[in-house]
Amino acid sequence: MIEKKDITGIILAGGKSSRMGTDKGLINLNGRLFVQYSISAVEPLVTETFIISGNPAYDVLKLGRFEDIIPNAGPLAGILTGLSRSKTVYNLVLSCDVPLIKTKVLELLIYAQDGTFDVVQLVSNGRSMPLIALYHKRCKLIFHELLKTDERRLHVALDHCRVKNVELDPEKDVFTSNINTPGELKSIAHGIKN
Ligand SMILES: Nc1nc2c(ncn2[C@@H]2O[C@H](COP(=O)(O)OP(=O)(O)OP(=O)(O)O)[C@@H](O)[C@H]2O)c(=O)[nH]1
Repeated sequence: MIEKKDITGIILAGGKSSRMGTDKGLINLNGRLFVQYSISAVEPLVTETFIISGNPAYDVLKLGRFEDIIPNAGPLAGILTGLSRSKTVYNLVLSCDVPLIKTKVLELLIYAQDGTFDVVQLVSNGRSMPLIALYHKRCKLIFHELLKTDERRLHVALDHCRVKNVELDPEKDVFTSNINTPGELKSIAHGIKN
């Protein structure tokens, strides 16, 4: 079993947020920032949590914040940055736009890692969610090589990795969709408890 001391939390909060029109992680939802929901879900499972973003507004959270080492290259570069900063073998990567994510769902990823996988990712309703996933530090080299060739697609990067899928049971597991638009935000705003 992987221990908490062997896992770092990496929260991705870069990108353009073009569909939302405002930095997604900093949206206030029932008194908390979007990014705080991701942090709260991950923190019980990790020894340290970083935010990967170029926006100094995240410094209010008093966590380590690092800018992408390759700018404007999407989430793959964000993950590479987190893995480069991390001191642990395992790394829970989480986007900043999944305010309904729960610790017990992230725990499933840790249980599924038997030491042989590069990536353990969530699959919900048949959809892979590589931004809710546990990455082994060794992915750093693979991702760096791909980004050097200008390959930025995360799903292509995962083709180069040994991946384990953890399927959520839609009947009993909580909703984990990411929230990208003002319409999606409105649809969940009333469902969140403080
Ligand atoms: N560090 C970092 N995170 C990113 C980058 N691009 C996207 N992300 C994060 O990855 C997650 C998913 O992002 P997307 O919704 O696919 O992309 P986006 O650019 O934020 O939003 P759109 O412009 O609406 O596509 C979010 O948590 C983003 O903050 C990036 O270049 N660097």
